[in-house]
Amino acid sequence: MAVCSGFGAVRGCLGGKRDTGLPGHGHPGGGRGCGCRRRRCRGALGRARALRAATGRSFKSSISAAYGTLSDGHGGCFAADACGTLFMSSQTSRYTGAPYFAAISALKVGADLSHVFSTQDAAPVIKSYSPELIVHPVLDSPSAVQDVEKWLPRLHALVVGPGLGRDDALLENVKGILEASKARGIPIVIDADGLWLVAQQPALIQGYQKAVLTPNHMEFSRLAEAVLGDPLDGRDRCRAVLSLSRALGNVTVVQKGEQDVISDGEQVLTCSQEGSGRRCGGQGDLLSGSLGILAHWALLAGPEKTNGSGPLLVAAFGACALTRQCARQAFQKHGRATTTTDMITELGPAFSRLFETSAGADGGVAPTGELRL
Ligand SMILES: NC(=O)C1=CN([C@@H]2O[C@H](COP(=O)(O)OP(=O)(O)OC[C@H]3O[C@@H](n4cnc5c(N)ncnc54)[C@H](O)[C@@H]3O)[C@@H](O)[C@H]2O)[C@@H](O)CC1
Ligand SMILES: Nc1ncnc2c1ncn2[C@@H]1O[C@H](COP(=O)(O)OP(=O)(O)OP(=O)(O)O)[C@@H](O)[C@H]1O
Repeated sequence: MAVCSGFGAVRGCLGGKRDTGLPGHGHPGGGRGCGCRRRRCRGALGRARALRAATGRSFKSSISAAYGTLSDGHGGCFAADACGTLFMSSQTSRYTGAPYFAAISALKVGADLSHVFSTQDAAPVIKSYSPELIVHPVLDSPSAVQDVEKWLPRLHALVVGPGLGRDDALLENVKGILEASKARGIPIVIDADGLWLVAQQPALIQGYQKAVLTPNHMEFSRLAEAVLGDPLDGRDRCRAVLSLSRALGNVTVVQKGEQDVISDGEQVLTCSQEGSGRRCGGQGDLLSGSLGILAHWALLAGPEKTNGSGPLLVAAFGACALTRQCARQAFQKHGRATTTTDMITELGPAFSRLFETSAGADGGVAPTGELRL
């Protein structure tokens, strides 16, 4: 209860969208590029001009194509393996909601199976929320790394961080799991306390281009300070996200906020899909869980199917659009009372409206965003 009321007090913000603390929701530098004269930047600007108008449409088709490689076209997956299995990590019984939200979101987007690796005390709590999740009570065991490693050959993506906590011994185990997963080339989404760990030790993820970081405003400042030596507060968000991604060796970064800003160090996109003014604790977990499975699909589909853009950029854009569409649909029904559980109920219809239905037909909507750099 304390957690819920705490989030309500700090985060509930009906009707008045929360100030991210960063000026430039309208992106003061948007469209003008970052002013950098390096060749890579000029190339990116050229692509921006050519592609900007078509972002929403092309990303819709990219996600549909990535999804289409794995589905029978009717929302069902034809190959158990291809639909993906996810690994989530969570720690204490304090934050059991977060891994549940992420893991169930992955299932509802289309994963076959969703595994949660948690501490012993958190496992029965998480399991009691849902018979659909497979929960392993191993994360605080002395053999945690080996216990999880055994499962890695069967997992297609990892989501690390929601509800993880910041206990040193546990984070040591998570480091070992990250190293083992990188060695296998598994895509890794890092959120929440996983970002805390990366801010302490950026080398953990440096140069691993199958990683996606999903920081909120606060988490982004910590990362920017750790990696660039500057929290980058109050500057052009597009440039800040591009800089962080490049400094990490083209790790994809999604800075969440009133608009979500996404970069893989080559391109910068914003997702401005209409969401809701309600920011309830847990919607970031819905985003990271969905992104885990979209990342797996997009990497399988490859750049030919994602219109030449980086697959993880496409996956991140898709997950942001999906989260916001869920927020919108849930808010239309529940208004002020909307919670993440209501958003999760909307995952199926929102996915279908965004990626399986033509815009304008039967309620189909186009993902809304812009290529910025
Ligand atoms: N039901 C649950 O079990 C939930 C648990 N959660 C977990 O709770 C743990 C702590 O997460 P915190 O997010 O509190 O992390 P932090 O301890 O890093 O706190 C971040 C702080 O920044 C604030 N903040 C975030 N975005 C902001 C913005 N745009 N402008 C100004 N302030 C902003 C937050 O409200 C919070 O007070 C994580 O493990 C997380 O996964 C959350 O995922 C939410 C739901
Ligand atoms: N100011 C805002 N206005 C509208 N939508 C927002 C705003 N801030 C965040 N969102 C939406 O909520 C999603 C999650 O971002 P948020 O900042 O809530 O993450 P978080 O703090 O990590 O979440 P969690 O509470 O699960 O930890 C974003 O992708 C975006 O769609």
